[in-house]
Amino acid sequence: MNALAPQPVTQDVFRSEILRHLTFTVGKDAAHASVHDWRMALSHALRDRIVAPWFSATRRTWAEDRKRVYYLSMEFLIGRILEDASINVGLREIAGAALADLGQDFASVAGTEPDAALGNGGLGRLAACYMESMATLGCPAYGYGIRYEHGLFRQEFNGGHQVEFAEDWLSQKHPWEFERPECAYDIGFKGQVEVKGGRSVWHPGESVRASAFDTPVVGWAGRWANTLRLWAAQPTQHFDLKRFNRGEYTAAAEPETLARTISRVLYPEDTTHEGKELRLKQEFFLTSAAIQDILRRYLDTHSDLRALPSKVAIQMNDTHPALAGPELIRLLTDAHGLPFEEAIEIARSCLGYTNHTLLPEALERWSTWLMGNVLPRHMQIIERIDEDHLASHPKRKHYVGIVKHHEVRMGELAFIMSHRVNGVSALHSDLVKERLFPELHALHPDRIINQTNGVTPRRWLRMANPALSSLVTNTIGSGWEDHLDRLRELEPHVEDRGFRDAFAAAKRANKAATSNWVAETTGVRVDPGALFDVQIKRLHEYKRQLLNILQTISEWHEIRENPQADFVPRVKIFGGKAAPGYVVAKEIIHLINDVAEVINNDPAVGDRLKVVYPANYNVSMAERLIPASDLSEQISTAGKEASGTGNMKLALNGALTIGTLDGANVEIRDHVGAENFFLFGLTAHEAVERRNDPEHSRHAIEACEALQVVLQLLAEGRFSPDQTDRYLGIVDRVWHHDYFLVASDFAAYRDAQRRVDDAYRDPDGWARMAALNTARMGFFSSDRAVRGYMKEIWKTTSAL
Ligand SMILES: CCc1ccc([C@H](C)CC(=O)N[C@@H]2O[C@H](CO)[C@@H](O)[C@H](O)[C@H]2O)cc1
Repeated sequence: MNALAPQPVTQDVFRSEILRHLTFTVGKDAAHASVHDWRMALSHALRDRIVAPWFSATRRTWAEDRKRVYYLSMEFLIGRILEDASINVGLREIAGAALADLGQDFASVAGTEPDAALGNGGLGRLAACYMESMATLGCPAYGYGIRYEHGLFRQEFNGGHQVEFAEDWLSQKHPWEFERPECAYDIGFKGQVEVKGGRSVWHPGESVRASAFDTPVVGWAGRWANTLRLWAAQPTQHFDLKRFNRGEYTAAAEPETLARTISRVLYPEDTTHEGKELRLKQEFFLTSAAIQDILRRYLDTHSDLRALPSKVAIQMNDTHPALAGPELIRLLTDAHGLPFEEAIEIARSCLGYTNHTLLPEALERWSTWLMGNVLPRHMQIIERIDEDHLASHPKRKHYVGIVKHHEVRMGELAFIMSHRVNGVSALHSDLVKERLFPELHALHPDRIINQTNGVTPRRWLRMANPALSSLVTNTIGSGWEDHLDRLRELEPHVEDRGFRDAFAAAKRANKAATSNWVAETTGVRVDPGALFDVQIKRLHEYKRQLLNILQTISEWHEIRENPQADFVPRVKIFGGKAAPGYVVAKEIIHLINDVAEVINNDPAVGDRLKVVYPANYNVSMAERLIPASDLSEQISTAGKEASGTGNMKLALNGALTIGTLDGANVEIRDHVGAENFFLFGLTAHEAVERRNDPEHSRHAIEACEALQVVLQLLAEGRFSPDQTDRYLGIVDRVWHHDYFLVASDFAAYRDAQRRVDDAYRDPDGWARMAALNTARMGFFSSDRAVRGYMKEIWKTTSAL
């Protein structure tokens, strides 16, 4: 009798398990338990149900000596775990009923869980979706990351300004992790390298201990579970009691404080490489702990390191873990005595590198001074890798090295150290070849491939949108959750008026619920019948929230000029954080809030136009807003958004996209049909062309009276009566420094919004287009994406 095999779950059984944990794990009497206590008890009861698939997955992987995937990422934007886990183990309904029996409401209990906000945006959330898909597909895998004490900052608005506060997810006990103190590694920094007996020996000047915390990641239907191993930094030497007794309290605690700094906080930048020493230390901390753990696990049952690539696939989530190459070579040569030539081949065959951005300011380049100082041995190895690569390509025409101008270019290092490099959408992968690594692509023409991003349909449809999920299941049966292509079976039903009405009703119900939430959180009353026009993503000039708010001002002006006209009522919903140091992005946030203030209090406009910007956009807020969205704003300057994943989540939930031919918008439009997508704007290549005209923005402004009016209103302080010159900077940038082509795309965007209005005037026609979007989004499941990685990069197969 397998003790682990959980007894069949009935409501009664599960209720008693919750009560047992409340009593014995939380130590609370039901009569005095807080909603937080109930969450702890429920979390533990659910976690118990994940241990069995977790253990059997681990045992099978060992027993069958299966190849493992290691996903190295500085970010995992997980969000809340409780409800997602309950759905994946098939206990969502039973948990809800059992809690109700105990006088508790599932939503309010689950709603007390803090988001695990261990990421900035797209890259971090993709890592979380991929972890869940790898478990759903039965792909043996580990995620390696950092257990930041403080995730992405909490955003508040003060007078329309973004203000940041430390996020504190660990201030409450985190029920989903298992501490693994026995799994710890020393991570060295600085010091010297000595050559002894022909071998290099690194003597670090300082070190910290990386200690593991494991979180099980269970897949759909609880068939398999993988491990997310997050490293926490701890001091290597213990608390200095002598100093403490000498009254040197802070000095005594210093080693602890210093060590913990490494995993204290997530860097909130998502597009600018700061080049800070602490960030480099964080990246090496993660990478070295991961590589040491990978080699330890391999050598537990294997002796020949030459066969490592047959059992180990390591994916680098952007360049942030790119030291994985040099660190693997260091351990294979310095610790295990392999010759450099063999070590580099073994490493390359294990490693894959995913690029997520073309923005020059986001590409990591560390000064050779800093790299040589913090990681002297790795700097040597990087130079050796460079020599080796140059030597193996004598005939090269251009310089294709890693070290240039006293900088270590981490993109080139990751490229040269990987057997596969991929972009995250078809357009982006082409631009990676053309614009980012043209020389290296010429030298290694088959190394760059594409793996278009995807999102998990479990969290982003099944969990976030129960209204639409049950309509889908009632229409085509269940099973679509892990075979998303089956959504295609909805298409014939779209011809049925009843289905379209049911589809629209589900959306309408979500909008009504979200209207109440908007009123509660922002104080702004919105009409659920209005068109919910949503732009939710990090604040960045290339994502062009500015274009959106300028068009909104134009809309407002139109309404005031033609109060009798029949406008389609709209609610403009914004959500997104700016990196704390990103001044221009913060100015745009201030502008959006100032415009909202004027429009929302303008009697001449009333309910015809509202602007809401709830503070602290995060995974949980996305889960609330996406099911209630009618229009998905994907309006980045073409060639700048590598893929986007919000675009996929919104279209999957029946929102129509207004967007440029950028990133994955191109493929979304191909799949849902051009007639079900509101396209506008310059293409990626036209954008480059347009910049060749130094007066491109002045020409565009002079050609568009509506834009002239908007810029005039801004310049005269119409939205900042208390500081009329507040937005002169923005006006000047649109006129003279419009690198992201806001002016050039304004007229086309405005026309596209007109087409949106026209379409929305026909609710049944809109419902048809929206339903066809949902029906045709199967391709954008992260299961399809992960299968691509398994087949074309990791060369692994499912154990299921
Ligand atoms: C060094 C600072 C830093 C930190 C994070 C990043 C990330 C690569 C930024 C990011 O999240 N990129 C987004 O990745 C998503 C997942 O592939 C894509 O869908 C988005 O288009 C891309 O902007 C760049 C630079």
